[in-house]
Amino acid sequence: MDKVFINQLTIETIIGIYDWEREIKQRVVLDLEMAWDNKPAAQSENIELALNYKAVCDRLQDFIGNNGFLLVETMAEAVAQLLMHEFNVGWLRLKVTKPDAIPQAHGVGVEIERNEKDKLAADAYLNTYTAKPEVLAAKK
Ligand SMILES: Nc1nc2c(c(=O)[nH]1)N=C([C@H](O)[C@@H](O)CO)CN2
Repeated sequence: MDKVFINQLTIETIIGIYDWEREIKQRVVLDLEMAWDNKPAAQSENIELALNYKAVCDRLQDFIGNNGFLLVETMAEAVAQLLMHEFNVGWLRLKVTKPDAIPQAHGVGVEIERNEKDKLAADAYLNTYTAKPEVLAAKK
């Protein structure tokens, strides 16, 4: 299986369950593997046929940077759903690390694998994981 990967994508955002975590931005680091047939792009040199990792990074920076998840589990699921819905990714493995959350640890977080069977219906995806107006307002 071919893949496109992104290592150590680092984004600052509000994340966490404690009051103090709602007041500051923290780093989250994403390691991402996405199944993609790379042959069509290789044969044509056409970026439109590739899974454009720059486009994925830009979209995740915007989505995560302007959201305010409580749990890393929720963030990971939301990112997985976004990639399946917006980039047509059929399988992915995602690790979300909070490097600064536990002083005694290099990092803590979750790793998930998702595929077509896990994809939510479009309306459920939009209702569940689009940033809520109050979250967006709190960033201003
Ligand atoms: N499984 C999880 N455990 C914890 C989370 C989490 O998102 N998933 N979050 C916290 C706090 O926000 C922590 O990062 C701050 O120290 C604790 N446990």
